Amino acid sequence: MIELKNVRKSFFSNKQEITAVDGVNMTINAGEIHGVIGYSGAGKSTLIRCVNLLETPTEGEVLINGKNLLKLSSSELREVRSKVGMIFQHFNLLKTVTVYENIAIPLKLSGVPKSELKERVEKYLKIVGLEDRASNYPSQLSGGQKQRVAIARALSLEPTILLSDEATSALDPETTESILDLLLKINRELGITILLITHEMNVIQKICDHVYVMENGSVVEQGSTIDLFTSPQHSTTQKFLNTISQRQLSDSLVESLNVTGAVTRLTFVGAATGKPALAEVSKKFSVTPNILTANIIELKNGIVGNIVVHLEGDKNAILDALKYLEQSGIRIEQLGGRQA
Ligand SMILES: Nc1ncnc2c1ncn2[C@@H]1O[C@H](COP(=O)(O)OP(=O)(O)OP(=O)(O)O)[C@@H](O)[C@H]1O
Repeated sequence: MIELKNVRKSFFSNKQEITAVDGVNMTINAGEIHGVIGYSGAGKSTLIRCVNLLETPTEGEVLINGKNLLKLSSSELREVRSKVGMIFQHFNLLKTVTVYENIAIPLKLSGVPKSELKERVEKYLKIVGLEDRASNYPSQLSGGQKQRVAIARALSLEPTILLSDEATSALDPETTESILDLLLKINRELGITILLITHEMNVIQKICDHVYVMENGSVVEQGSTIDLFTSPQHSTTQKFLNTISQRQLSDSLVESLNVTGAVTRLTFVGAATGKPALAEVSKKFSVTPNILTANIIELKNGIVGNIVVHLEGDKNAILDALKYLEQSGIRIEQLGGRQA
């Protein structure tokens, strides 16, 4: 379990104080995957580096399994840190040694007996699907393969927590998918808790249970991934959602369509995604639904459907239709400030 309590981190640069992380709280239960998303400069890297004390917080507490890292002796801190692995955007492999040595060297340094090294390296290379690449040098591998070696290196120290600092940002979309699948696999099969930072909403969508949206050092919105995708409150969250689905129509289009009806966003979650709600509405009420945009987003823990529809008809019929849709478990949001 990871807990951050009111963590703040300031830097001094040219006698000016820069607050990179400003009072962040987090609770990540064992076995969960949490993601922090934010634009460049939001404070994500500084925050994740506070979790294993690569950066020492200026204020606040960092607890791992109930132990406050800032109060531990150096030997106790080494012990706790050995259970926290980390992977990076640019892999951080040693270029002059083989894949095998890249994994074996940290193991030797951490005191794993020589007799166990080969078995340990081979075990984790197999988990990441690179058992036949032990004698290659990093320069002989693709970006995705290099990240797999970095993941094997982190896992070989048998951590309970993995920190991922933009691990897929340097990879193409297909390779990103395969690395995310690997992270899901190690979370499920090895029970490893994962905290990741990213600027890509598809990373959050695919593997996270819980999301934090960061801006100017603070968490501006957080919640379960389903809640954030269903009902984003902060404009930054909405902007990130727009990067993966067409959610926005121009104000002028919405305004002109609202003259003859109501432009409404319908959000379906779980069981509601299976209902033919719009077909029923057009049968039961004197309204004609015209679909303007529609998409389905598959999340780690469910499916969210999004339809922006123009409900054409008279005011009372539209009101009845909207009430019916709401009672069917669909979230309703009328666009353009109009209330039918
Ligand atoms: N060592 C440092 N000294 C001074 N300022 C720093 C230092 N590290 C980070 N900062 C500043 O803290 C703020 C947050 O930086 P940080 O790298 O944590 O953001 P980020 O969200 O990870 O951005 P990116 O995605 O571009 O890495 C920025 O204004 C940055 O310039």
